[in-house]
Amino acid sequence: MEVLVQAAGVHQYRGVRHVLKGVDLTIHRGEIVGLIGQNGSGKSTLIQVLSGILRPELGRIDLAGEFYRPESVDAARAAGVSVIEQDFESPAGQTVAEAMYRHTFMAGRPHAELLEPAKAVMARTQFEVDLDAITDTLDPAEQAIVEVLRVLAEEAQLVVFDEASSMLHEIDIVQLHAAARRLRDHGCAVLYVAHRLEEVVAISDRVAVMRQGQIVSVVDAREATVDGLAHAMLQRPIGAAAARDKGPLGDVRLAVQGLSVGKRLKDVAVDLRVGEVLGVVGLRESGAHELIEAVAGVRPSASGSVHLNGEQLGSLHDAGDRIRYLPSNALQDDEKISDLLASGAKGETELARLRHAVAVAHHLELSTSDIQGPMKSLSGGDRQKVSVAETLASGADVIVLNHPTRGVDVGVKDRVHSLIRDLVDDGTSVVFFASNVEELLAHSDRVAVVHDGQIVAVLDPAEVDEDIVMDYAAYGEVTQRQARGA
Ligand SMILES: Nc1ncnc2c1ncn2[C@@H]1O[C@H](COP(=O)(O)OP(=O)(O)OP(=O)(O)O)[C@@H](O)[C@H]1O
Repeated sequence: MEVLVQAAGVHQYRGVRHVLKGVDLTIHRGEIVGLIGQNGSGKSTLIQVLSGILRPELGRIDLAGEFYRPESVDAARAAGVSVIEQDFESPAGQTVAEAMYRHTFMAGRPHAELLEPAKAVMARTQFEVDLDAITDTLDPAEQAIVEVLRVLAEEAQLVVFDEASSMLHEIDIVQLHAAARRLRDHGCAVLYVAHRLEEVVAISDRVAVMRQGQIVSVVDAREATVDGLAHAMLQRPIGAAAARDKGPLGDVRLAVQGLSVGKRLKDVAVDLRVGEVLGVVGLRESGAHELIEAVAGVRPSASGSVHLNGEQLGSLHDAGDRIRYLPSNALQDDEKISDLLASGAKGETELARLRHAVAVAHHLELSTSDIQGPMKSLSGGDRQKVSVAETLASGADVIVLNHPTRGVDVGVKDRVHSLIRDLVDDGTSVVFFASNVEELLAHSDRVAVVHDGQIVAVLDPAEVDEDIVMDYAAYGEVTQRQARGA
């Protein structure tokens, strides 16, 4: 196979931190290389070097046999390196054809002018998307296809999937993988970054393991195992989560009736018990997102009758700090890491707070020892851990978590779940929203499925599997196939 990317001895600093410490990596045309590594191991930094955001201090990269050191993201794209991000950075209000050309010299041209070239690009794939559709109205699987059409329109040679699957449901991940394979079949090289090791093994031809700023091994995916990769990455096995000890459901902590949000959520009733984790599942536009935000009190327009700890409230918004929300992307760029980590030690002396912050940082394996720095100096996964730790320490009666383990590496994911469990065992009530149904079933006491603006089922995780949950999410009922047990 022809070598497309050859990186040798690449070094990169972020501030005073030596982050990439001599990265060597070869990627061939027509192959998918998975990239895995603990939070803070340097994956994003390497992507930023490849995509023209950072310029390496030392080392050399060759692309298609030529010296490659792009001065900007545009220069990297022009040379043939494109990135597909999480959320697909879906541009509001653009048609598919416009979105496909948004990063090229044809950006800004009228839709009609872009239709012909867009059709020609689509004809090279077997994908069918309505080029006139507005991208933000498409479902995630279709948006993934638009992104693939975009990188083809950009004539990419190397396509980096940067944790692109982290907010997707399993069925959409299948489509994303199909799209990555299509790119490979077109002769592109694909660098696929994700935290779920099963997924990386399934999609990759080879898997590169990053540890402390170096690629420490590259293995053939056909011979790779999840345990073997975890060991190479963490130098220890993945900690097994202790089985959730489920008692009977506690008293009602929060009861909401007649909850409506615009046209998306219609007259829904929810009850949340003391000391339970209520998982919530719902596809895009099902109303699940509105439900989560309404319960969290961040949708002032939500209507309905609310009782919290037996007390009637005017609205969920009135619960104040008795309900706390962790959004899927908490923006806390300039806040000091140690302040957030110390939120479980309110009212203590400065020294005690710092000690507490250090202990939490250690427990969550933050990749930096400089916890006096701002959140923006952390890797994506490390930031997420700090935001979760702060939210869980808030002392609220109800905590609503939107994708709490998004971007968190497999080594620490279970610690986040144990923190949640400790809290619930002390009586806190948690609402847990995520697109990974397997994770929801493993860590919830009950799972509520939202479909077409209604809660169509409240399920006991011990009695259902992922397929049944997804049937309710997609169709509002268990399909014939499931009912027959096929
Ligand atoms: N802007 C910055 N300033 C200072 N240090 C930074 C900055 N961005 C990242 N770092 C540090 O560089 C190291 C590598 O971070 P990077 O984001 O590359 O890791 P990663 O492997 O992508 O992690 P994750 O899986 O969490 O996304 C981390 O220790 C991080 O704290």
